[in-house]
Amino acid sequence: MKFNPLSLFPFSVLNHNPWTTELTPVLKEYDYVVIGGGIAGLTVASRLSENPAVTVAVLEVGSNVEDLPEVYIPGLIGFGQSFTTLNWAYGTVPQPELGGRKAVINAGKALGGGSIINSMIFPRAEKGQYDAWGELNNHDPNWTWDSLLHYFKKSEILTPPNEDQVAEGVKYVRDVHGTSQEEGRVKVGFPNYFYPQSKMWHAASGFALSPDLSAGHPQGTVGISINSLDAKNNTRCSSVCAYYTPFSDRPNLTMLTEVLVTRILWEQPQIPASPGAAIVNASIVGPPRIKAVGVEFTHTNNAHGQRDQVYVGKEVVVAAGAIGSPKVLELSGVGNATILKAAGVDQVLDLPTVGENLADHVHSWANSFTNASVTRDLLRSDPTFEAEQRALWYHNRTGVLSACPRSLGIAAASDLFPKSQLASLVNDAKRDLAHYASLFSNGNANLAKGIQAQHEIALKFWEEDKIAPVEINLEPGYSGPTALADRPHDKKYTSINAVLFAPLSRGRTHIRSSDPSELAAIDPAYYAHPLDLATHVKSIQLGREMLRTPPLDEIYLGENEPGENVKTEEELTRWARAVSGSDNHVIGSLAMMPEELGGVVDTRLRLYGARNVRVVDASIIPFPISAHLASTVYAVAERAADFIKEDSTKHL
Ligand SMILES: Cc1cc2nc3c(=O)[nH]c(=O)nc-3n(C[C@H](O)[C@H](O)[C@H](O)COP(=O)(O)OP(=O)(O)OC[C@H]3O[C@@H](n4cnc5c(N)ncnc54)[C@H](O)[C@@H]3O)c2cc1C
Repeated sequence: MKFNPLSLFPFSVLNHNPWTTELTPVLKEYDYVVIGGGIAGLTVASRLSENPAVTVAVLEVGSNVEDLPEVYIPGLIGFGQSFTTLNWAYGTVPQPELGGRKAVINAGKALGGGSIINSMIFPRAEKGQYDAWGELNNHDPNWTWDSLLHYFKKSEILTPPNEDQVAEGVKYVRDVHGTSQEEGRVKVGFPNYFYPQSKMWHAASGFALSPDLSAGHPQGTVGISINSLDAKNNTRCSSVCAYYTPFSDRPNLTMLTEVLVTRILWEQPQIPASPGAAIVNASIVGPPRIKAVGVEFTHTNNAHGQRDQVYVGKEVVVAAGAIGSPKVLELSGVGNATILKAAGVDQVLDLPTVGENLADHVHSWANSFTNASVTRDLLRSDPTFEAEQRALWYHNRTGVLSACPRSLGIAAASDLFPKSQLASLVNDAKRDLAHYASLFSNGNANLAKGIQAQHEIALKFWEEDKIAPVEINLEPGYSGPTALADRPHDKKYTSINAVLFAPLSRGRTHIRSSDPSELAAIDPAYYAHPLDLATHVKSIQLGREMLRTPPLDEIYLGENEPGENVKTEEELTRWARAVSGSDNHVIGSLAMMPEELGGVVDTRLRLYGARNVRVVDASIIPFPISAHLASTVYAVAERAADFIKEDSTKHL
């Protein structure tokens, strides 16, 4: 027997969490227990608790930090505690293609998850990529651009641009946005300050102006992205602001913060057929399937590591993010037998692709010194300027602190490579399809088929020039690999962020021990596919050239990084390997794909082999999309909430 469900009693829950006990009545059993209060978790919890007849609890390791200026003031992105206490800062294993360096993957560690520290950029990917989710899943009609558009719109309330914003170049397509004050949740809009260098860059990029970067055709265009911003008050709108604060007085919604989920507890399982055999094989069609009965957690302020539990009546909803969610499942005995055994965890459900198929966007840079009069550098280097800007923001919500400084250029494949080179790169990738699919599948034949199917879809987009393999965006200040302490404080910069959006590489994340406080072995396998490195290097080169292109050349005072001594493609490739890292957009580690393609959840986001566990966060996105993730994760979670509501009357 793996555990004794009776050990769930008595409940000592919440005695250690005064914030929560004061705010909400504490139940020992909830209909729905949501693991992780980030973007997806709060979305689903909020929608489910619209029905006063159901009870919902969210378990989140971080705390509510909505009152920190670096959270609510748009121009303070990256300041204060953003990258210290509010950040998981997951370290990866050494990356062979990065010269053996370890990378750091940032992820929000607070109520609101990534939406607390992210850059508030809120575009969507191209239509074809969302349609391909359905294609990969036996043409499931729930997973297409057209069906997801309803959920994109449902999740947001747009404040249309005002005259000043339009004069600065903001464009939008009304029909693709949500505007319902009753139904919409995330306030989206545009900032009150635009750096002049952004407009210069639009001209220098050579890309066509986008009518709207959320309209499903971003490739080959440049534009000002919509932001997750309450434009009426010029403050960040996180998932807390959108989905929790306005509903925090619901008696049926319980928020447990500062608690680390250690595992899901299962109903007493069957006796294994043979010693060491998995209790339940996920590939068995129909019952028996395992059933979650509770969730175990520790209080982060409890030095003794005492574990408590909550009981679940209907479903466990897993939303701990693309690194946190597979960890919780593996700690709960769901995964690959060999990996679980090595970690000292008894297997409950044989689902060998948990934690596999992980992909991340890859980030790199080019930056130059500049004579632009205002850059973000001044916020750190000039206390008088910083104080003036702060006063301005508090006075009338203007000045550089009212800006989320991102204009985006979404390159198409043909913007990077001449036709003949493009054809030859795609041909090479097609020739090596089976090799790389197998290499990335960690020995799982089903997943090899799944990755091959993903690559086939991606390469078709490459051939048709429908993919947006990179984003190039302008940062009006320093952005690069050198730490603040190691660069001169009196310089100003113009930077280009070059983000590899469509990597073919796939890695994995797995627990190394049964200790929930121990970091998983995270391997994003950066640049493991040769097309990834070739594409990224091209985009860094394109960024360097843009910095010297009229009219941006007017503010160019020489390249800082990669540096004038990096001349040839070979040298730039070496530089990319030496500095590139995570863009903090991890997906795919619990992929929505058919089981025979190595998937972990079905198209209603139910965990294969379990009766009442769903995964609703970025983990389920089967392959990298060419956009920042937040708006898509909100749409997925909105979709998931409707699935859960629809299925709530079915027998578990
Ligand atoms: C620095 C940074 C900048 C970004 N910029 C942008 C951007 O500008 N635009 C954009 O669209 N996207 C951006 N992203 C990405 C985006 O924020 C994430 O993709 C998104 O938050 C993922 O949503 P999620 O619900 O899957 O996970 P998250 O939002 O990360 O939520 C997971 C939650 O689970 C909690 N958790 C994890 N494990 C446990 C556990 N065991 N017990 C209890 N709680 C747990 C975490 O603390 C977290 O709150 C950025 C991300 C980062 C880190």
